[in-house]
Amino acid sequence: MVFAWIRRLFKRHPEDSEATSPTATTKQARTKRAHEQARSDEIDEALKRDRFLFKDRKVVLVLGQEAAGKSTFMWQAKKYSERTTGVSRSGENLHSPHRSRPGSAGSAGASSSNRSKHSNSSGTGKVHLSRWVAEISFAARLQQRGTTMHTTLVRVRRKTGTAQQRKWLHLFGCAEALLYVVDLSCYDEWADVPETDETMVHSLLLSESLKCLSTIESHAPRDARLFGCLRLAARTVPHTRKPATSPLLACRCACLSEQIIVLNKVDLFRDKLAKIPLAVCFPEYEQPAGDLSVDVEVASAVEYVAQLFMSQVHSPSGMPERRVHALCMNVLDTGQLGAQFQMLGEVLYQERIRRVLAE
Ligand SMILES: Nc1nc2c(ncn2[C@@H]2O[C@H](COP(=O)(O)OP(=O)(O)OP(=O)(O)O)[C@@H](O)[C@H]2O)c(=O)[nH]1
Repeated sequence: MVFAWIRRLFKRHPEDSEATSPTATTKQARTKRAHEQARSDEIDEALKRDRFLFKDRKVVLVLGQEAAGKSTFMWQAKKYSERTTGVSRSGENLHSPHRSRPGSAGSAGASSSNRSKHSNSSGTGKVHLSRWVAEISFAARLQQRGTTMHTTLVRVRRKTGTAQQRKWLHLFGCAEALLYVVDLSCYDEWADVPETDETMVHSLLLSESLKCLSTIESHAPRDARLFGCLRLAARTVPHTRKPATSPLLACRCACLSEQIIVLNKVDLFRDKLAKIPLAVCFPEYEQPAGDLSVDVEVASAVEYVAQLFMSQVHSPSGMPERRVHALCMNVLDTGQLGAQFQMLGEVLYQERIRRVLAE
């Protein structure tokens, strides 16, 4: 009796009946669609401006799997450039990746408000791309050449959404190089990736990153301006099977002749190798025999992974020969980064010389 009365009470509750009614569902769907449309329109507007600002600019497109360290790499490149040139670009539209980490919510909020404030202009008076794209000016001092190499590193922010990221694709056709960041330490992690619309396949995350790079590579030059997005439905770690969802971005830029593969998180890779040998996940890997030092083991494993990624890069017929370079780093180790950034500057410098000679 009491239960029947309670049930009736809940049934009659006006909010409850509205929430479950079909009209409420339609209303919600309509609001969601309107919100998405508004976002899409906002992005289209931003894109118009970005298209203008991108004209004749020298940019390096930064891509890579989720949490590979793209933002950290760009942040460190920014700091290095500021040291190199002595110019502090306070208004650049890249926020510190460290600030957005859990536990520092206060500073993350401050950072986002600063970002929107500075996304259009900076202390240096330079006009920046929209808030959907992160960009930093990169400058590397080339000691032997007695000159400084300048370019801009760009990446489409993850919050833009995979479908919307495609909209920037045609801008990246003009990039002078592609920089692909790989998280070395994820070699023993697994991902459930969609194989077809309905089926999922359980695959090693590093292999997926490899496949992603090969997707970029395998497209014909006329498809150079297309963007492909692959969403990892779930990322799972063996043993714990803990899911963590996020998108993985891939881009097809077949016209780019310079490709730089950044093998990142070598510090974590080194620690992990002592516990889980690379051959456990990649049985084709032949570990060097004998009683070797940890450094040699790590170098050999890094070399193997570098070869795997570099072998994905092919020169499409009729296109200039594509050059690929691998940089192994720990982007948190500021002490070692100077040499790596100089190497990056040198690669880009040589590419510019080649382009000038080819014209
Ligand atoms: N130990 C170590 N941690 C790193 C390294 N590089 C990046 N990280 C950490 O990895 C995490 C993810 O780095 P992000 O730079 O945010 O990665 P991202 O590729 O920009 O991530 P998304 O925007 O999600 O695609 C951060 O907590 C970084 O501090 C590294 O070389 N070594």
